[in-house]
Amino acid sequence: MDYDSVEEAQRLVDTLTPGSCCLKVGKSLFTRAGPRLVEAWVRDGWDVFLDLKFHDIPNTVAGACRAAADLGVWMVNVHALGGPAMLAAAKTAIGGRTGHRPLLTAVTVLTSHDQTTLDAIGLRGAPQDAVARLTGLATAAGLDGVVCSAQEAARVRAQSGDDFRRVTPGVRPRGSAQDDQRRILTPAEAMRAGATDLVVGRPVTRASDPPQVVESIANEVAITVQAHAGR
Ligand SMILES: O=c1ccn([C@@H]2O[C@H](COP(=O)(O)O)[C@@H](O)[C@H]2O)c(=O)[nH]1
Repeated sequence: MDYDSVEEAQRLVDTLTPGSCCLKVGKSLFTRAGPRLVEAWVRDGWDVFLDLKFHDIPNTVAGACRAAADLGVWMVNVHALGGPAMLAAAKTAIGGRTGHRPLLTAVTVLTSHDQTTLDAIGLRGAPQDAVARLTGLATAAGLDGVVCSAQEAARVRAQSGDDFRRVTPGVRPRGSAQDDQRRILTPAEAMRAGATDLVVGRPVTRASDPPQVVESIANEVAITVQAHAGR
C-alpha cells in the first residue's frame, strides 16, 4: 500500500477481499495516514503487515512494538541490525502479551542492497552471508521469521526450519520493472525457493489494472504450489 494518498490506497483495497492477499502498510502511507487507517482495515477483516522496520534502542523499540500490537496488526517487523538486546526487547514486548499477538519478523539485508552497498556500509561478506548471520540473531531471539530476498529463502529455511517465516520483498513478475530492487525473483521462483510470504508493491500499485495483477500473481503462486504438492 505504498500510495501517496489514502484515497488511492482505499480504491485498490475496495477491489480486493481479505483472503486473497494481506495489506502491507509501510512508512510512506503510515506517515501520511497514521494508525487510524490501520485500525480501520483491521476492523474490516484485513491481515495488516505493519512494515515500519523499527530500529532504535531496545526500550524504544519495545514501546513501538506494543503500540503496533495494540493496533491489532497481523505482522510487525524490526531491523535485525538493531542487535540481540533490541530483538530480545521486541520479542518480550510482543510475546509477553495476553490476547492479540502479532507475528514478529526481522529485516535482514534490504532487498535493494547488493554487494556494493554492503561494502559501502561496512557489512562483512556477501549479502547471503549477512542474511544468514542476521537470521541467526532473529532465531536466537525467538522471532517468528525474517524479511529477506527470495534468493536467500532456501538457506534461511535450512538454517531455521520450516515454521520460521521467509517474508520476501523484491518479487517481480516476469517483464516488470526492477526499480530500485537488487535481489529479485519472480513469484513462481520465490515460491519454489521456499518463500512463505511474497511482498509485491509497485508491480501492483503502478499497474493500469492493479486487481488484475494481484489475481495473476495469485494464480502464478497457486499453480506453483500445486505443482510442488504433486511432486
Ligand atoms: O528488504 C526489504 C524490506 C522491505 N521492503 C518493502 O517492500 C516493499 C517492496 O515494494 P516494491 O514496490 O515491490 O519494490 C516496499 O514497501 C519496501 O519498503 C523491501 O522492498 N525490501
